[in-house]
Amino acid sequence: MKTAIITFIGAGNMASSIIGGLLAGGHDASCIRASDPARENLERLRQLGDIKVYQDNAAACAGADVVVMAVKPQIMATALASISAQVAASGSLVISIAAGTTIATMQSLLDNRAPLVRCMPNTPSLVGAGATALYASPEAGPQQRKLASAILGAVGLIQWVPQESDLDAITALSGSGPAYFFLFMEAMIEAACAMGLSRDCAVAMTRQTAFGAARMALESDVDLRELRRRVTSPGGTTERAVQCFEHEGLRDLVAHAMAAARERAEEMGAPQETPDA
Ligand SMILES: NC(=O)C1=CN([C@@H]2O[C@H](COP(=O)(O)OP(=O)(O)OC[C@H]3O[C@@H](n4cnc5c(N)ncnc54)[C@H](OP(=O)(O)O)[C@@H]3O)[C@@H](O)[C@H]2O)C=CC1
Ligand SMILES: O=C(O)[C@@H]1CCC=N1
Repeated sequence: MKTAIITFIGAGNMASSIIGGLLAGGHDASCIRASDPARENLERLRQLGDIKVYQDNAAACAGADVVVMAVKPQIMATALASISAQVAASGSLVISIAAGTTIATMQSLLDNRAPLVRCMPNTPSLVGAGATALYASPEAGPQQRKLASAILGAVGLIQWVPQESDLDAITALSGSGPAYFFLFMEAMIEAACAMGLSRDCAVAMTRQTAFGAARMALESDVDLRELRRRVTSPGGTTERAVQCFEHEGLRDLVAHAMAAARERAEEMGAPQETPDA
């Protein structure tokens, strides 16, 4: 597996996160390729390791075991058109990380019943702490599912989901999720600064608190509610703050925001036109 030839189409944030994780996990750098029209994006990726870079998508796919589509959903049609012949010739497994874009859409753009894996990772893959959900087209066999598991499993937790539509909910949960936590942390830092703490102090204490809470959530043998109860002394400060969150509708707000994210993923899954050759 560590010598499988893996080509990334698109050298942006997510390609960088997954490649960083693969390299940290010992994947042979010379077997990792990335293709992107922008030379500066490729140069940024080369700072992660001695990977091969291309500005020609088809050339990057020659002989690849796996092609990871890491472009924005809006340009998926153009990007798939640029590699379809090469992918068919090499028999590569195509894995898409794009939000929304469905397997049916990708198969129609590849112009065959290609085996495909659609997945939804997240940016913590960069530090080996990703959470990725995967769904395979019926054409993908056990070996191809195993390969996809190995690649995304190298950068964090993986979870196969039983139906493709689950990926839209996963996008709203763990795909976008890191941004929700960062936003909450930003808000805590702003509030702490408004209370007179220095920014450096507020940032350091907020980061460590988030890290500590996440570690406890992962490692403790009790559930989140019990962990929260243990912080909340009766009649104390946490109780006052939590009452404020509950009375002002935090849960409804979170549900509303996640529904909006899922709806956007569904919109992005609407069929795309095949670009003119
Ligand atoms: N960011 C995230 O947290 C997550 C993103 N995703 C999905 O990952 C995908 C990529 O997102 P992200 O990495 O954030 O986006 P980025 O914009 O950072 O990366 C996309 C890259 O593709 C390049 N590109 C544009 N056109 C082409 C082309 N024709 N061929 C090859 N490369 C091209 C872009 O270049 P240029 O910038 O010059 O246009 C850019 O470098 C999206 O589909 C998104 O839905 C999934 C999970 C989480
Ligand atoms: O915001 C987006 O559309 C992508 C998908 C999940 C995270 N980032």
